[in-house]
Amino acid sequence: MSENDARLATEKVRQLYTYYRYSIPVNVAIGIAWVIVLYGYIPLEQLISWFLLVVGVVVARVLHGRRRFLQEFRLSSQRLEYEFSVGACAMGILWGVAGYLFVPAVPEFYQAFLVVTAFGLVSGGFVSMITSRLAYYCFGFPLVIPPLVALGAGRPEMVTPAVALATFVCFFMFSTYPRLARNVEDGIRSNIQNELLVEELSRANEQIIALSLLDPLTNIGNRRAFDNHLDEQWRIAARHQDLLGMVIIDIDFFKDYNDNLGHPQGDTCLQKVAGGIARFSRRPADLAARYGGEEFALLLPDTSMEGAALVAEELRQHIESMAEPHPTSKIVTVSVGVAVAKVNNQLAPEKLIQAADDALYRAKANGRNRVESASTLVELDNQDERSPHQ
Ligand SMILES: Nc1nc2c(ncn2[C@@H]2O[C@H](COP(=O)(O)OP(=O)(O)OP(=O)(O)O)[C@@H](O)[C@H]2O)c(=O)[nH]1
Repeated sequence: MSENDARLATEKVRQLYTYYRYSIPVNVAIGIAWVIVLYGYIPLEQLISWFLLVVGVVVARVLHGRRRFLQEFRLSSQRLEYEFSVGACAMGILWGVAGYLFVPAVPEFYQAFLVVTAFGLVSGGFVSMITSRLAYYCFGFPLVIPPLVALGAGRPEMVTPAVALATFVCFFMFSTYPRLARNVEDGIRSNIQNELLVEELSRANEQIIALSLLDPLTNIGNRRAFDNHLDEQWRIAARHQDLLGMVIIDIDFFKDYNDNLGHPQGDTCLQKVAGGIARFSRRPADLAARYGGEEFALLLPDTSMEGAALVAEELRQHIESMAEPHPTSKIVTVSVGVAVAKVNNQLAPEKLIQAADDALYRAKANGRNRVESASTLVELDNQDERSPHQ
């Protein structure tokens, strides 16, 4: 069974159980009407027993339906359809047997009333059970045939109308049911198609968003991903004036690398270095991203100056230990700048970036392949005029 067919079967069964609810008041109301009409013609205890049986089956079916809903329809749709049909059949038999027994006992006007209301029940069943042929036939036939048999039994003048009515009911059920059921099924099918399309679309949308945040060359986050993450983590840190660390990493003498080995080789080198840096995004809130060109950034939320400097030094050593050959400086190395902010609503994230950038500049100026950290925490000072970060 394809996924579509399985969904169709489940939806049909779900509708079956859902719409049954609406037939409950109708069953009880017609039951009461029968008791009133038949009062005086049928022994009261018989009438009450029959009515209580109807109510009992109604309640049992309601409880059964609720139980299945609570279990979120974990059984197969075929099993659920069978279970529903057993309940529908019990209902049909109760009404049918009552019709068979009660019709001969009442005057003709009341006989017509009983037959008409029985047909009313069948048309109600037609609407509520349109998604299951089995349930509908199990309900309909036991309900209408017995009163018609009782109508014609022993009265030759009633045989023709009873047979005509029975023929009409059978014709109605066999001819109309499949066509209308197909229409309903088509409706469900197109709803399912729409749901699938919406699911597919939102999946594609998620993929597009994920791709828009990925650097295609190195497969780690791009500048947009970094900016988004910085913004988000800044808001989080601002709530409790937490620390937020930033590490900027720049490959040393990368121009020489490109000039000597060519751009494609340079791209491969960028990929290797990015892989090495990504290992240091260890906590769930950390993020490694390509900041631009041969520059990378590592965001370390809730990290002290000592902690961020330690990660940066480990990162530098790791890139060094990869021992990627460099045409002019033996191996590929990186210079690293570290800064940590004590985040505040009035403080701009650009100050943290600037401080990390300044530290990186010093690392380059002091001979490269080294880590330099900002001398103090980036904090709010009197010149900060930034409007509150929402
Ligand atoms: N292959 C490749 N090279 C890139 C890419 N993006 C930037 N670059 C190169 O990275 C080099 C950066 O050179 P510079 O800014 O002079 O820095 P550097 O040579 O690393 O020198 P220092 O940073 O001072 O050690 C340039 O040659 C850029 O063309 C890229 O996507 N692929």
